[in-house]
Amino acid sequence: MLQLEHITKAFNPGKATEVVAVQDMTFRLEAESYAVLVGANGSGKSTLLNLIAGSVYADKGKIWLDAREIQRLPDYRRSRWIARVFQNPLTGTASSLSILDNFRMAALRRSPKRLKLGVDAAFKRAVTEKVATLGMGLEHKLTQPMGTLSGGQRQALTLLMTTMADVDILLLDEPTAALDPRSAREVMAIADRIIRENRLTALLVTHNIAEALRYGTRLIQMENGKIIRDYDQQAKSTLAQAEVVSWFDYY
Ligand SMILES: Nc1ncnc2c1ncn2[C@@H]1O[C@H](COP(=O)(O)OP(=O)(O)OP(=O)(O)O)[C@@H](O)[C@H]1O
Repeated sequence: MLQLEHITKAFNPGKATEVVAVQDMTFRLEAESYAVLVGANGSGKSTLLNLIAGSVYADKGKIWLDAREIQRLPDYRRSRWIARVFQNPLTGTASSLSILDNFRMAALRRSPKRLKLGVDAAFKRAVTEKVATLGMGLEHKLTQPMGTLSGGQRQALTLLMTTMADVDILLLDEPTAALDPRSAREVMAIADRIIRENRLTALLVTHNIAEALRYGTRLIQMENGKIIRDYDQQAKSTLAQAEVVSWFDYY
């Protein structure tokens, strides 16, 4: 379970350009829940994900992962428990390395002291089996550099790589924003499967309302650094797309 208690983050404090990106936020993501976060540009969604991942630190408040207080841990230490997939398919992987070497690096996250983890036959077999589950034929291209793959293929592999380390939390920061509609659907279905099979706690940020309604067990809307709507699975299932779109009609 991930819990935020009175988390506040301001940028440029004390200056004319001060922005309170996340304001006194308290909320809890139950273990194995899948929350979807929507909100207008600048409402604080990415800052919230950065605070959870540890790429920015809160000014005030606490973040708990089960019984562990993590708000002062740097992102590389939180990455043992928290994985993140970004909007840009180039962000999650090393372009010049092969698919297999990228999986090797992902496996090393779990065991940072075993830097010599080799690509032996058993490892290759395990990766081949995992990659085959994507149904994209990439298991035949394991030695191909990651940079030669399409954005959708890279996002699918990035998601799969999160399962090489034993993480609890998956943060999805607009993972399909750079993909065509078909690839976006494929990647979202893969994410859904990975979340279920690995019993992950997930938080998806998206501007795609159809995606926000189709996936997840909870729907949250942020505005001005605060949660202004929070629907559980039952309430979310009764929402129509037009109604969610109307949440943004306040200009
Ligand atoms: N590093 C930073 N320095 C200064 N201001 C920042 C910084 N990062 C974010 N902000 C500001 O904080 C506010 C929240 O930004 P954030 O990126 O979290 O919003 P968002 O909801 O993710 O937006 P989008 O949907 O456009 O990605 C915005 O006003 C933004 O300009």
